[in-house]
Amino acid sequence: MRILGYMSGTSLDGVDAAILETDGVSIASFGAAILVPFEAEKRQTLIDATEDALRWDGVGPRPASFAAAEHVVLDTHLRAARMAMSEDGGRIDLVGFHGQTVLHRPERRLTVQLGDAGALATELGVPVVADLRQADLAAGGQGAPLVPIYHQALADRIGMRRPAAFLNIGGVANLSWFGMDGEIVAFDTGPGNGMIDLLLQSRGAGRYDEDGRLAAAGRVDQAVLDQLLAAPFFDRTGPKSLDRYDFSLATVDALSIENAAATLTAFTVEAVRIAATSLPSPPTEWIICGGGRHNPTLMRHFGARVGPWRSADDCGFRGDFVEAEAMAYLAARSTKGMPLTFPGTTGVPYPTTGGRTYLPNTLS
Ligand SMILES: Nc1ncnc2c1ncn2[C@@H]1O[C@H](COP(=O)(O)OP(=O)(O)OP(=O)(O)O)[C@@H](O)[C@H]1O
Ligand SMILES: CC(=O)N[C@H]1[C@@H]2OC[C@@H](O2)[C@@H](O)[C@@H]1O[C@H](C)C(=O)O
Repeated sequence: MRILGYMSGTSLDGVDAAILETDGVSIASFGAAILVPFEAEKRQTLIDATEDALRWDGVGPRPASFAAAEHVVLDTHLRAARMAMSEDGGRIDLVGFHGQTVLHRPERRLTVQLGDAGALATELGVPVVADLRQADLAAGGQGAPLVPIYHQALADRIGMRRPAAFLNIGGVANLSWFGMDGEIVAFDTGPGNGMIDLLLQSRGAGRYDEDGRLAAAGRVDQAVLDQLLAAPFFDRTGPKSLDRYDFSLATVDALSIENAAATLTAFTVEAVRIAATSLPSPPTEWIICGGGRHNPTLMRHFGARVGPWRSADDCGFRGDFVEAEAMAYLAARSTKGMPLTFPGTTGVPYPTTGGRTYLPNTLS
């Protein structure tokens, strides 16, 4: 099947769309992949919905702003599909649609991804698999991370030596570890770029710390770093998952922007170092995906504090599209009733399939 996978991550930078040819086990080929950035006004609509979601916290009627945000999600995904399909030059059989996460409260079995999968199916004329986290949460899992089974397919494709680990550094960071005997351990490690992004945005210094320049010019404040690392999240071993806004930026309020950027960059790396100590054995190397791998200050720090790493791109993968590809892969698995999540990845008690298929409405 040729499947279009979508991810719009917690950084709210845009929609990633990637086409994958797969049977849900192995990857036959990689098709077109594109990022459609959210225009400033549309991005603001999504930020408003995310802020409302945090205040709402799943209690009472859904915030009114969700409707406008779902419109933005649908519109941007349709544009992304048209661009990816015209570049790909072929038809697609199926879509894997993540939706825009605005709230994640796994302890209450609640995760909210905005988007109208039915409308997307009707507009594109193909079935859309969505609601990928719900069955896992209902069965008692964390509902995240979902990508480990796809990371495993990538590792198998290049015959990676085990133990091996993938780390996605998005708004939140998550790792997948693969042992010698097929064992998988996965969980969210802590913040990725999310807090660094929020710092710059809150101080009117742009959207993100481009090439880690501010962090490189600053000094890590050890006392503030220790305070950040004292959060109970780091005492727990996985399975565990995060909402992007679980850590407060107030801790760095008194620091200069350079020192705050340096401290938050170190926070992301130290969180991974702590996570690594709970792995059954150290990975021979780390494969890094997600936007954080573009930040040389962060990655220099990672090399010094965690271990040897390679960018996903250096392994022949598309480091900015791994999550979108994963949604295509999971969609294939969903239609076949194959498991998406496992006790080692989300803490779900047994391997669990998931996703709901929305068919195009041919009457409208
Ligand atoms: N050149 C760069 N220098 C520094 N940081 C960068 C650079 N390029 C990208 N980033 C960071 O990567 C982020 C985007 O990462 P990515 O697209 O992986 O996040 P996401 O998919 O939204 O997150 P998540 O995986 O949490 O859903 C940007 O917001 C920025 O912080
Ligand atoms: C609730 C939610 O959207 N979580 C995201 C987020 O972004 C990174 C990390 O936190 C990961 O757990 C997850 O996304 C990927 C696609 C996942 O589920 O594997």
